[in-house]
Amino acid sequence: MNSADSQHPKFGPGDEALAALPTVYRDDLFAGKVVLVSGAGSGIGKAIAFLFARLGATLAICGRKADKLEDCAEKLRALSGREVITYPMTIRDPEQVDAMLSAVWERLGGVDVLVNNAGGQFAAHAMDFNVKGWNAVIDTNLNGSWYMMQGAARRWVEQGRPGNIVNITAAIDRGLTGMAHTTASRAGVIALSRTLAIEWAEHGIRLNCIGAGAIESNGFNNYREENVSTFYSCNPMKRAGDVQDIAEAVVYLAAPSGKFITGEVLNVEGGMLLWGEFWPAGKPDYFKVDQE
Ligand SMILES: CCC/C=C/C(=O)SCCNC(=O)CCNC(=O)[C@H](O)C(C)(C)COP(=O)([O-])OP(=O)([O-])OC[C@H]1O[C@@H](n2cnc3c(N)ncnc32)[C@H](O)[C@@H]1OP(=O)([O-])[O-]
Ligand SMILES: NC(=O)C1=CN([C@@H]2O[C@H](COP(=O)(O)OP(=O)(O)OC[C@H]3O[C@@H](n4cnc5c(N)ncnc54)[C@H](OP(=O)(O)O)[C@@H]3O)[C@@H](O)[C@H]2O)C=CC1
Repeated sequence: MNSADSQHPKFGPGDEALAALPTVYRDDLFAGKVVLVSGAGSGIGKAIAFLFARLGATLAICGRKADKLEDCAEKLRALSGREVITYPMTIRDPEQVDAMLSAVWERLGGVDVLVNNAGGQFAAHAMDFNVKGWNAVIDTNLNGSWYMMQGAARRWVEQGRPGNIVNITAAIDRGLTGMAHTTASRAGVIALSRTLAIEWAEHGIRLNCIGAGAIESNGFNNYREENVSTFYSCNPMKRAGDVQDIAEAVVYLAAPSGKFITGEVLNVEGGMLLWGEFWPAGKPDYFKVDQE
């Protein structure tokens, strides 16, 4: 996405609006802290990076596309006046994850908060998945998040400093039709985080997940137009959330407000887990109720 597009995205706020979104947090909350956000070149990850920058943090951001990252970094530098490191890489490759983490640790002396936001899926009915597609989603969301978590934790333990991880997952407790692969991968991340919250507590490492519902972002471009409408009616609030809903939830968990919270899932989904229909791959005939 070039900078003109990032001012006027089809879904979600442009960069200028993003930088000015209201926040409940005080502007020095993360002063002196370093935050690493994956997938920060767009959408939710960019909003998370913007909010941490506004709260005084130094940012490191990674993702696959260098131009998106650099564009975001430029805005972050303007916003905060601080250094921002960009590192193009894929979280699917453990060697690239390791090289990125080493570079960030070397340049910034360490990281206080890791936000595992990079990820995604395509919408399709499970019967239609092929092996490559299944593996792409599991490898990105589950394996990629794991490489990041283990790499950060090892460095924190080596340095003898505490750590904090927030994983962006999805609101999966009722299942998500058209996204079976993602539910499997996100359930894996949630279960992993619960276990690691126990294993790594002795090192002062907290891990939590956000269970995102439909959040209006750049990511909506990945879906067919006729199915996107379902994202705005899939919960009792009958609207999509905004990227700041997720960014503020991440800050809540990462800041001292979350200091007694670990292994938890904070669902930010407008009540989607209670009521609503979500059909990202279209509504199957079986579920169409005859209205006559
Ligand atoms: C409440 C929850 C709401 C959630 C909303 C959001 O998350 S919004 C955020 C949304 N944002 C995102 O999701 C962004 C990130 N998402 C992505 O990067 C991709 O969706 C990815 C996760 C599959 C990675 O893919 P990649 O880097 O490997 O790229 P690749 O393109 O090469 O795909 C590999 C294989 O996957 C398969 N396949 C792919 N597309 C389709 C399809 N439409 N149909 C069927 N199959 C599909 C296919 O097998 C393909 O191989 P092929 O047949 O082409 O040789
Ligand atoms: N929007 C929503 O309603 C929901 C979103 N989510 C999740 O929230 C996260 C952010 O999504 P959103 O902002 O909406 O959509 P985007 O598509 O804008 O964000 C996905 C980000 O992940 C990065 N990414 C994807 N694959 C990789 C990879 N292999 N290695 C490194 N970076 C990668 C992308 O960057 P690049 O293309 O440069 O690699 C991109 O910046 C995703 O994990 C998404 O699945 C979960 C539930 C709901």
